[in-house]
Amino acid sequence: MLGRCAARALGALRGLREGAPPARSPGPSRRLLSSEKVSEKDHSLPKPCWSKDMRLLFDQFMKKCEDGSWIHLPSYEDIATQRSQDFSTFIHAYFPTASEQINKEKLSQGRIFTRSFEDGLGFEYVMFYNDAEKRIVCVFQGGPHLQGMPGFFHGGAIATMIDATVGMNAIVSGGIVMTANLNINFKRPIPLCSIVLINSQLDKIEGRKLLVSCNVQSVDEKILYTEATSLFIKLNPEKEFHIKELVLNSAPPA
Ligand SMILES: CCCCC/C=C\C/C=C\C/C=C\C/C=C\CCCC(=O)SCCNC(=O)CCNC(=O)[C@H](O)C(C)(C)COP(=O)(O)OP(=O)(O)OC[C@H]1O[C@@H](n2cnc3c(N)ncnc32)[C@H](O)[C@@H]1OP(=O)(O)O
Repeated sequence: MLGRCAARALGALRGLREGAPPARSPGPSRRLLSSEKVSEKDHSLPKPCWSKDMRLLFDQFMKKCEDGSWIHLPSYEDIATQRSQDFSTFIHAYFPTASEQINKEKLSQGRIFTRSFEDGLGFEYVMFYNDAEKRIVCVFQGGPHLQGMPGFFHGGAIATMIDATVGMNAIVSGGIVMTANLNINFKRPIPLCSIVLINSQLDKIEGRKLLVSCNVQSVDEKILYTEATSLFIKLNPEKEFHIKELVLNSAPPA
């Protein structure tokens, strides 16, 4: 059974009110600004650019979701819903000085980095969460625009996907968090355009600190490409509760 906290956080990620039925692709209704051209597509669902192996892994994990032990995490290119405006308000209030420095005109063009590439060229991925084990598996197919050394993924692209995976693990486990520390050991280069599994595990919660570890493996689990540990800090829990309430209880915009 999904824990109350995780269910709330997952509900928030899906843009749901607590107790509402799960959203189906293309996701919850949103108030689009006239200048906004954000797609409502759930990018964690199969696309033509996904390879056969990526699709196969997706199907295998979706099968595991049938008994409720695993949960498929939807993923949009922006979180520009009414709720995320409340979320943004909270973040800006937490960092008032930094917030003043944000170019407000550019803010409406904001996109989640890992969803800002054209289909198939950058980050294609889908995450599955296991609440009992507090872990996330990310099936990742990197595209040709993530090249670093010729023929291999850029280390920064790998770091990004690791941060996205451990970050999501920390969010669903602890609410609103930020990465404070990320240590990565690159053990083997990852061939460009290959599919890998990013396995993350919540190891410990100590007050506001969440420790999450991670490895990146080949699909057959024979090659260990990367290992990482991370520290996430929960932002002010009182304010976080407030934002959770706002996130969870505000109705979708008409
Ligand atoms: C539930 C609703 C959720 C709704 C969410 C909705 C949608 C989300 C959807 C999608 C999200 C999309 C993607 C998510 C995926 C990836 C996540 C990416 C995350 C990031 O991309 S994020 C950017 C990079 N990240 C930063 O930009 C942080 C810069 N940083 C700071 O902003 C501060 O640094 C902060 C806030 C981290 C802490 O600041 P603070 O003032 O709140 O707390 P403070 O400093 O007091 O630290 C408290 C205790 O942590 C210890 N501590 C702190 N830092 C440490 C370190 N490095 N090493 C060891 N210990 C450390 C202290 O020593 C103290 O320990 P003690 O209590 O024992 O003394």
